[in-house]
Amino acid sequence: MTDLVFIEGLRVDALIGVYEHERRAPRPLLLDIQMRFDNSIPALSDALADALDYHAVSMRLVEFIGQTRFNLVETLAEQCAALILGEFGAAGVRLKLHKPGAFEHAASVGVVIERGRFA
Ligand SMILES: Nc1nc2c(c(=O)[nH]1)N=C([C@H](O)[C@@H](O)CO)CN2
Repeated sequence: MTDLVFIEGLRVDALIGVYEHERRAPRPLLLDIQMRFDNSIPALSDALADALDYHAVSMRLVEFIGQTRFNLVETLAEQCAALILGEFGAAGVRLKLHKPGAFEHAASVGVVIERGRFA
């Protein structure tokens, strides 16, 4: 099964980072997410209830990430992937989580992980 549902450029403010200045105020994170899901069933029924609802996933991640206080992007990415697999029935997930402007010499920094049956 090769179908995907995706979310690109999801922007969420979060308290994250290992340095003192990063822990004083939330800063923007960006997420690009690909979720393995069989889209043939919702394509036939035309019903949102049969689909992997990218809006619901986005809102849930905004709520979840807003409550977290992790040091590392690795930890937050892992938790977000687990949430998507556990709550939304995706077969697998590829998730890029990055911090635009985290420091002056790079446009963005972060991680990409794949969990579940993604390949
Ligand atoms: N592999 C990682 N390296 C670094 C992280 C991280 O979360 N994962 N975090 C930092 C700082 O918080 C950084 O964002 C500040 O520039 C450094 N390295």
